[in-house]
Amino acid sequence: MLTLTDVNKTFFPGTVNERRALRGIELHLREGDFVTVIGSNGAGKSTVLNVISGGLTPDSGTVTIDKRNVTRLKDHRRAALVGRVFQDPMAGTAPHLSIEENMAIADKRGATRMLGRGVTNAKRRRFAEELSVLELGLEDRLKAKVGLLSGGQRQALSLLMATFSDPRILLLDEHTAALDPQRAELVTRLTEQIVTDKGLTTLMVTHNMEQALRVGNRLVMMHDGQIILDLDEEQKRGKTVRDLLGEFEKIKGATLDDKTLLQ
Ligand SMILES: Nc1ncnc2c1ncn2[C@@H]1O[C@H](COP(=O)(O)OP(=O)(O)OP(=O)(O)O)[C@@H](O)[C@H]1O
Repeated sequence: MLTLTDVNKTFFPGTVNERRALRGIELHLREGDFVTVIGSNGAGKSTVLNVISGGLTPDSGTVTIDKRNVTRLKDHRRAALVGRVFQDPMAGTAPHLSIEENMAIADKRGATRMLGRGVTNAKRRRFAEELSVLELGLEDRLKAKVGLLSGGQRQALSLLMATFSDPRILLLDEHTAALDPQRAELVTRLTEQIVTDKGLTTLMVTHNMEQALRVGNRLVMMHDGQIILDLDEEQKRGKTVRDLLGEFEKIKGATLDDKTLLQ
């Protein structure tokens, strides 16, 4: 349902700052795939997500969603197809608006109507029902300003809002990295629950290799703009972080310590 074919992206070409961020990326996701993406700093993980969301246009290659070539479709025109949660809990929500106003905006994402944050009683009931899934008590705080929520609560809300309009693809860009371990664990659990309940096709970037092994049905490792390892559910079962580092060393002939990937 999502296919990247020979996708290349170079920043500042022909200058001293030239950086080949993506080199011939080939990636095919089946409906309902939940893929975790790991890789060293600067490997190209965020650039892949940006190419899928439409924030960046590749220099060459194609991106198709449901067989539709969206390579040159701008991000706002892809909004109904792609949901995204960023690392920064501040990024996905508007702090000065209430929970229900934020949800009303998310509800209209990708629609042709004007954006609006008007909330009818019927909507309010639906929002409360959706929020109750999070088990954070937010359904009783619909009128609270989002800026007053904790980082974990905001990320949980961002996650819910990103999946509101049933996007074809959900992109998670280190969305638990800025949270303390307990809240990161909570948001990871909610992610698994929402992705499973809605059957969402998902790409999740993480620096946490243990999480990458545990979550989802497939694991992709990137390095220097390329996909260097792609493990299916069976191949990743029983693997440890040490095994992953070993695979990396074998493939790249490089030695790497835990920190490089985990940072
Ligand atoms: N907008 C940009 N302008 C210039 N160079 C960029 C831009 N975005 C990314 N790059 C460069 O492209 C390469 C890949 O970056 P990218 O952010 O995709 O890596 P990443 O795997 O997400 O890294 P990290 O784990 O550090 O976030 C890096 O060398 C980065 O400096």
